[in-house]
Amino acid sequence: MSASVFVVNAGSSSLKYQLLDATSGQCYATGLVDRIGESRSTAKHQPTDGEKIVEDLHIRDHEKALQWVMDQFAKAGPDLDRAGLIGVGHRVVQGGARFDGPAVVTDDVISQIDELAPLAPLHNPANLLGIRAAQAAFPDLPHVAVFDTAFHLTIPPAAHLYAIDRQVAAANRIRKYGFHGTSHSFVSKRMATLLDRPLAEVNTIVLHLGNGASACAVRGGDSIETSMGMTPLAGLVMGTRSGDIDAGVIFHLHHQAGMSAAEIDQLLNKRSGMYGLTGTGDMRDVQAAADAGLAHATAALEVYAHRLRGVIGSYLVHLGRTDAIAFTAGVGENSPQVRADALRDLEGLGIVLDPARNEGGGPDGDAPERRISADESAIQVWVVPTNEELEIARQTRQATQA
Ligand SMILES: Nc1ncnc2c1ncn2[C@@H]1O[C@H](COP(=O)(O)OP(=O)(O)O)[C@@H](O)[C@H]1O
Ligand SMILES: CC(=O)OP(=O)(O)O
Ligand SMILES: [Mg+2]
Repeated sequence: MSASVFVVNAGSSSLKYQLLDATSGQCYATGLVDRIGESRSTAKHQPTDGEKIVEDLHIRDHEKALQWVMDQFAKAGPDLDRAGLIGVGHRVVQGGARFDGPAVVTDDVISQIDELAPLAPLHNPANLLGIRAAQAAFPDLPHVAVFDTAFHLTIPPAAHLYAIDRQVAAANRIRKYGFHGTSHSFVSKRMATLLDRPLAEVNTIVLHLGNGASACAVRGGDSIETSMGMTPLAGLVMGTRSGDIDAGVIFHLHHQAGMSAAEIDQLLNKRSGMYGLTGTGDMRDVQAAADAGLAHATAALEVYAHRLRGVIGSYLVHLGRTDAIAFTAGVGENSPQVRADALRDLEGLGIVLDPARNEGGGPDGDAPERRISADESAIQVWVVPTNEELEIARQTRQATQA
């Protein structure tokens, strides 16, 4: 092992981690502590070369969660003292207009992340809990914050300004920030490599379709437009988030239905999207329900695809010339149906899917990374698995060497 990085992705009640080599990408261990602070937490530690450990126990806070993790490394390996650790990388969701790249964590960086918390109340406080707990666990290593928003700071004002009162917007730092930048950056770079062309010459539409979902138009390595906004609630239909809705719906729910701001927040973030339309946010279950003939599941898939097609069409125009469309994350990588629905009948725009390749039956089989467009398609379509942890590890190495 050499140049390994411990990557932390802390949510409000969960902590995911991975130990991996920043150069080769080889993963040595992964794990997750879920339902932190509840009466029963679930904790899993999986060494790549060893037995998985799963325990149900009460874990009070993020610090206790990381203590559990350190105990598992000591018991089940791999040996952290021999891992050649060079740093700890942290996913931080909101870096505002301030952070355009990774930042070595200092007291000043911590206070700036804290100061940005009003722009991401669900995410930044949790990310800080992860940073503090990891600093306690790894006091001698550099810690690096890698921001979801950083990649999108190249988006021009025409795309990042909202058409509202300038002064109100400025006073409240309201603008489009965009998220999933680590994934969009990783996939767009990989796409250029797969096309065997310099990144600066390649224009790609990246479709990151997981529980959270966003699209990004990347011109020559720069994000020029993305579908999430000031918060990760905007844009595409997601597992439990609505994506774009008329802002007037919020006033209607408040004035006519008597819902509070907190209730509307909860509705749009946790009980909308595929979950709101079908009762499940898991795309596999929605597809199974549609296959079983449930009309509302079929309708939900149509809403999902319709929104996606609108964004793809818009980005084809914004890019002017598009070389490739890349599908990534849980749904993008694993659902031939979503990919087919998103790109149906677009021959006139130079986009032709190969049905067998899409289903995993072409010459590359179901290789996780493969071209799924037909040979005659002017715009190539690919499945490109994302690896946010590897990108965070690379940026951590880059920041600690700078
Ligand atoms: N074979 C599959 N077909 C359709 N959807 C899938 C498949 N495998 C995973 N998914 C979906 O991927 C989503 C999770 O994506 P992921 O990128 O892991 O999410 P997260 O945003 O939590 O990182 C879930 O909705 C899940 O249903
Ligand atoms: C920012 C965001 O939406 O992240 P996730 O997809 O992990 O929920
Ligand atoms: Mg994800």
